[in-house]
Amino acid sequence: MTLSPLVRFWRLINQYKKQIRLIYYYAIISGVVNLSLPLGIQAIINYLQTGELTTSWIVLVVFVLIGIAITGKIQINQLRIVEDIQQDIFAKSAFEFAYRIPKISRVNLDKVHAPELVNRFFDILTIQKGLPKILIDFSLAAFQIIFGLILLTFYSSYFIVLGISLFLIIYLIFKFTGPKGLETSIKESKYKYKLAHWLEEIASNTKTFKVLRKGNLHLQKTDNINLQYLENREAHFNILIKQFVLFIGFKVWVAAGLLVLGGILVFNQQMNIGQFVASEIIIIMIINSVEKIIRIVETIYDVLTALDKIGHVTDLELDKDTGNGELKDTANGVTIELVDISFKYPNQDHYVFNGLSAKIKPKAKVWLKGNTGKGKSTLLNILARMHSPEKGSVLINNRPSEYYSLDSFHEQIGYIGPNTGLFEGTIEENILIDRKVESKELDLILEKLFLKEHISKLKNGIKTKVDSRGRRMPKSTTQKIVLARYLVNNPAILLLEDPLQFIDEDEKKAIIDFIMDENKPWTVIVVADYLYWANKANQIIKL
Ligand SMILES: Nc1ncnc2c1ncn2[C@@H]1O[C@H](COP(=O)(O)OP(=O)(O)OP(=O)(O)O)[C@@H](O)[C@H]1O
Repeated sequence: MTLSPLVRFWRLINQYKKQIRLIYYYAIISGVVNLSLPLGIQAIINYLQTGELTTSWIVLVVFVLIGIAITGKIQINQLRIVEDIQQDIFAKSAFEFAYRIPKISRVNLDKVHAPELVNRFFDILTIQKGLPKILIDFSLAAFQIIFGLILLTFYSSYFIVLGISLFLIIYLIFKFTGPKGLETSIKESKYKYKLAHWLEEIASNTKTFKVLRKGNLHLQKTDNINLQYLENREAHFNILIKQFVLFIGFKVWVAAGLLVLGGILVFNQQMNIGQFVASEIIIIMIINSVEKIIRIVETIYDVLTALDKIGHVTDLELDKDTGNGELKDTANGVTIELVDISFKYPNQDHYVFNGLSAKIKPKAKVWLKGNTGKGKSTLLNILARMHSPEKGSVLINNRPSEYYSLDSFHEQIGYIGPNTGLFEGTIEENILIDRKVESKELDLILEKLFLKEHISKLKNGIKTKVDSRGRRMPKSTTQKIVLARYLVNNPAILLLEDPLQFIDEDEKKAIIDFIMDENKPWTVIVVADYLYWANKANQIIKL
């Protein structure tokens, strides 16, 4: 279900009800105190007309100055509250992204390019920047208009008619241009993300575009997306201009109405000159506030659009975890049974499997073979519970794998797919991922994977930092570190796809001997072209 940006905004605001209430109280006080300026000036003029420098005059001047100082202090308080909200939104969103991204269900992740999703995080900044304007400036301007109008009605009841027409016009302008403004803003932002994604694609294929520099594909594609972006931005700008023109017309109408009315009232001696000056100041305040609201409208669109964009990430369905069983006591291995499994990808017509069955004994070492496209990777994904079969089930120790909670199940799985790599951090972090492992055990694995000597030669040993995806590291070392990650905790099931491709022959054979050792408690299901795996396997499954 996709929520409307307004609902999202409402939900966001709801989290900070208390703070926002306080901001509004301050805005109300500010709105009232601000009126001390025109009222004070009205009285000052009246005193000045008498031509005497009286104590009352001095008291009034002080009164006006205190009013100005109080509103300043109130603004500082409001800024503090909004700053706290901004910091909170940033921190909460950071955790929401970090928590959710690894848990997004595989079906949803298949549809998107996960690193690209993260670009939407930057829209948090748009929300952060927009909030003070919406919460402080908007509320202050709105209260200023309301109180100004109320005060004007004391001068003459005709001002009531003007006040009501003012609200009606603002409402109509928003009602008729608001939805279109939001729609164009969302479209504009869609192409902004498309462009950022394409630039990231160029960045991750620099070698291709460097070597084939003569072709201009990267520029052509940039140009195409740019054009679409500009087209939609122009459409959005036109709506903003339309709103602006309507607002200006409205401003002229209000100014004319208020000024003419004020003049007539003075001529008819229903108002003295002090009251006239005061009402003019109030009118200028109202007009300025209307102007402020016009300018904030653009920010409102930006914030609503940002919420919509972030929603694209936070709405993605997470892995379903209904089981609460624990997969434990695996020292003697686990049994795996595929029972009549059927599976097809959501966007495909054909079944990858239709009634696949197989039995795998505890501690089995299985070589999974099949021509390209037969579903080897898909089967490993199903076994790792990243995909769920449409029909049939996978039994682990005679229970459907969904019986086990995902946490407990994944603790017992070592899964290496084609994209499993390193993240930016130390070698230790990349291997342990926050798990506690006895140093003896870690040492043994490092030794078996021919990593121990290599690591000991590094200046910072296992604390050495590696780049994202092991950029400046030999591919063989990267593969060994990844493998170490999944061997250190003695998992019950190892699901491996080409895990040793880049490792030298001698080392590769020794590592395969270690992984495929029949005495090891783990079950191995491996997909790899290198035939030594097959030689060491005690079961072959052909798809
Ligand atoms: N995420 C996906 N969405 C849609 N179809 C997919 C997806 N992943 C794989 N497929 C399709 O499912 C079928 C099985 O793919 P899979 O990658 O599991 O086969 P494979 O035996 O591992 O192939 P290869 O040996 O080439 O890696 C193929 O037809 C493939 O195009």
